Order: sequence, then C-alpha cells, then structure tokens
Amino acid sequence: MTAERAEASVAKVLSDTGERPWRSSDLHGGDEYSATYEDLTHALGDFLDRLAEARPDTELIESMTESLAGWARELGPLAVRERDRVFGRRTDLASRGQTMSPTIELAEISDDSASGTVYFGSYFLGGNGAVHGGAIPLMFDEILGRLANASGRPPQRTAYLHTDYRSITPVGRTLGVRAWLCSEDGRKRILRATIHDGETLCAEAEGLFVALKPGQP
Ligand SMILES: CCCCCCCCCC(=O)SCCNC(=O)CCNC(=O)[C@H](O)C(C)(C)COP(=O)(O)OP(=O)(O)OC[C@H]1O[C@@H](n2cnc3c(N)ncnc32)[C@H](O)[C@@H]1OP(=O)(O)O
Repeated sequence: MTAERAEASVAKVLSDTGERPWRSSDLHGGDEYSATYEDLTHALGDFLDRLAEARPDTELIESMTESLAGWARELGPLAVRERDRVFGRRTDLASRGQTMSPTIELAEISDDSASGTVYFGSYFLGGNGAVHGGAIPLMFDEILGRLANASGRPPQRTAYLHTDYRSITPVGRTLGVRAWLCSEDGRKRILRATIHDGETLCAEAEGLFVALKPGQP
C-alpha cells in the first residue's frame, strides 16, 4: 500500500468512528507493513464497535456472514507459527497488532512508568454505558505487562492481578491511563495502574509479575 492510500484508509477509519486513536506507527516511524497492519486492526475494531451498536436486518446479516466466512477461508491457509505472527506481537504498535483489548496510546513510557490514553468502544460495553468488568483487568494486564516486560527485563508473567472498580468506566470516551513500577524483589515485580475519566478515578489495579526462569513457558 502506498503512503497516500494508507493515509486515505486511516482517514476513512477516523471519519467513520469519530474519536479513534491515531496510528502509533506514524508517531514512531514504523514501516509500511506495520502501518498497513495497524490500519487493519483499527478497521476490525471499528467493525466490532459498529456491530455491537447496530440492529441489522436479516439480509445484511446473511451478507456479512458470507463476507466474513470468505475472509476466514482466505486467511486459513496463511496460518503461521505463533512466533511468526503479527497479531498481538507488535509492541511498537499502539494496538500491539490486536483487537482483543482496546488500543492504548502511550504518550510516555520509561523504565518504571507509562502513561497515555485508552478508548473503549461499544464492543467493550457491559451495560448502561459502562465498560464490561472483564475488559478492564484485560486492559490493565496489557499495560502492566508491557511495562513489566519493558527496558530489556526478562519476560514476565502475571501471577496475580487485583482490580478495584471505583466508578463506572464509560464507553466511548478517551480516558487517561497510567502505570508504574512499585517494587522489585528478585524475580518479583509489583506494578500498579489507574484509569481516569478527567478527574474521576474509574478503576485501579495492582499486579504481581514474576520473571520466567529459562525454559519456563
Ligand atoms: C512484550 C509483551 C507485552 C505483553 C502484554 C500482555 C502481558 C500479559 C501477561 C500475562 O497475562 S501472562 C498470562 C497470565 N499469567 C499466567 O498464565 C501465569 C501462570 N502462572 C505461572 O506461570 C507461575 O505461577 C508463575 C510464573 C507466575 C510463578 O511460578 P514459578 O514457579 O516461576 O515461581 P514460584 O511459584 O516459585 O513463585 C515465585 C515467587 O512469586 C510468588 N508468587 C507466585 N505467585 C504468586 C501469587 N499469585 N501471589 C503472591 N505471590 C506469588 C511466590 O510466593 C514466590 O515468592 P518468593 O520468591 O518470595 O518465595
């Protein structure tokens, strides 16, 4: 895809959705493949949000089902080993190249802290305008895991993740997110994170991350 086509494609996603995170590959000088793949994940995320909001008629449901089945048939033979995949494995992309959790746009990341924004679209709705209670720890695991694994530290896994829901986390708003390292003790690291809607604390979390021993899955 040319740079112009990539821009046009992003502009389309943005204009269709209103407030969407910008491509991190534009900010961080990623290659064209990364930018194009990130467009795909944004378009897929946008589709899921629109699907969650819509009440399509039977004809459109049947047509979309056939289209989706066609894409699955096309992708099926292209499956590669986990380590060769793009989905969820691109830490240079805001979305990490995945749509399982919402895109976190990090404005700042250092050895021991990270901050930025997160946007939960309608796909993540639990009810009555609030984000699903399971999607919030998912997002926390994402940002805490990224920070725990940053700065050349050995790979870590989440041993526990405790979430406190302080106020509803609204769908469809750009929220502030912050994570920081609290303590290190041998293989163990404790990290905390918060989500804010303006001045309102929506949720906070504490996670224990344990560095893996050589050969540990
Ligand atoms: C760059 C990529 C960006 C990725 C972003 C997304 C990141 C997502 C990260 C994840 O979600 S990983 C998937 C979810 N987690 C797991 O599947 C972990 C499953 N559990 C394990 O694999 C093991 O239990 C674990 C590696 C966490 C620890 O097992 P070990 O056998 O290596 O260690 P051990 O049990 O001896 O515990 C080491 C220390 O941690 C302590 N510990 C372990 N689990 C604990 C726990 N749950 N609560 C409190 N302490 C705990 C344990 O007491 C001990 O403390 P001490 O050294 O002081 O004695």
